[in-house]
Amino acid sequence: MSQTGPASGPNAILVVNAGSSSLKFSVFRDRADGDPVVVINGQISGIGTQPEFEAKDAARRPLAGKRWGADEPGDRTALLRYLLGWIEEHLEGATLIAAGHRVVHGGVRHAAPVLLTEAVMEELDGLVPLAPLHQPHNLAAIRALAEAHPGLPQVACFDTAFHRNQPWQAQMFAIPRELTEEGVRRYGFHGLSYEYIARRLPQLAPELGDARVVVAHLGSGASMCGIHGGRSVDSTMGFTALDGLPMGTRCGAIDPGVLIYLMRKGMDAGGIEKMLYNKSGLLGVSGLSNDMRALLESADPRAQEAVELFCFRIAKETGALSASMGGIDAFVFTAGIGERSAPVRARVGDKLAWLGVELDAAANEANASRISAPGSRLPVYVIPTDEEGMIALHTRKLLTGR
Ligand SMILES: Nc1ncnc2c1ncn2[C@@H]1O[C@H](COP(=O)(O)OP(=O)(O)O)[C@@H](O)[C@H]1O
Ligand SMILES: CC(=O)OP(=O)(O)O
Ligand SMILES: [Mg+2]
Repeated sequence: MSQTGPASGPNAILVVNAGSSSLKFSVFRDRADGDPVVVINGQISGIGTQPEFEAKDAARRPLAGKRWGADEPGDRTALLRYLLGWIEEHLEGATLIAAGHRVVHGGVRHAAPVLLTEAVMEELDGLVPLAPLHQPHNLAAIRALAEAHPGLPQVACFDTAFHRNQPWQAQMFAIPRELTEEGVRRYGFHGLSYEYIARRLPQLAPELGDARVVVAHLGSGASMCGIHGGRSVDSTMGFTALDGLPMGTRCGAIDPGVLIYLMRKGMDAGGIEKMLYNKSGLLGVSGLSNDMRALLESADPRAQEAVELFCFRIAKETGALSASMGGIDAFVFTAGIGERSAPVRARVGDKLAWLGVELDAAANEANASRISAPGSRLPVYVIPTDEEGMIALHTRKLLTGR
């Protein structure tokens, strides 16, 4: 995966994770004798306002930095063209063979990564309403890269793919069957992250290869997944990335009756969408911030309520996912909050005491990889996720068969 090491191999793979205002990228060098090795990480942030580019090498040493003036054109194609030019100058003799993208929604059809063609792009365009915060930006980056580098093979790696083989009960809503057949079903997201964790956990704890594991991916988007023997069994996100846990600005699970109430009060779909995606979650409850760090530091009772609600719902979903798997053998925290916030992990740990969770306070404070106490009935891990590494692996596999 994205381990550092000697950057041998004549080929390089560009990995792109395009968000609403930022474009995160990594460059991997492919090796015949192991996983691709990350050599450059970076991002262009402030797209649409004042773009800023930064890149670091594998040891996190700065390689480049650039700010565009507010009056300079900063459209995605121009920025990607700049980025590609910069990358080609820093390939150190390697050849760029492909780009792999994180694409949030793959719909019913895509249970695996796919080589992008115009027909696939059209199909993915049709899924924009199902992931309005992510999909348009993912597709814009692919289009811009195709324009800037027409011959470069591009691969889409879907957040939904890992969940496509869940049991039908986990995928189905109890609504009229025609709607299910039309694709109104539970998909689940953050699949690249869960796939990485499913691969990484048995390397850290070989006895957990066939285990029932609840993984909490707690970033600005947050979800949880029940993984049994390396396969997704159930997840908290559903038709869209709104369901499940409360997030930075998203509401998480909500009674659909609330939406009917709001519509009857005169709100239209656009207004409801904006409220549920951008003004809810930690931000909506606290009225202060969507950033967990700011809430943990605040003495405002609304900030404390937001944190408590977040942890309460994680504990509650742990029960639900355990029931879906018929039990639980391990718990894993990952992503921004999961990897770095000892106070959130401690609170969740307290709420899971009934399952036999006992955390080691010092290990938790240190973000150690195993944070449960030696006597804990349930082992608890912190595993930094690596969606980019997963994309590099998939992209290479699709193009070279290994
Ligand atoms: N030390 C920390 N303590 C608590 N929360 C943190 C910490 N570091 C980062 N975060 C939270 O992690 C979130 C970002 O997580 P990340 O996985 O990078 O999200 P995304 O990829 O969805 O942007 C931020 O919103 C921030 O609230
Ligand atoms: C699917 C999703 O919520 O992604 P992110 O966490 O990047 O917002
Ligand atoms: Mg993320």
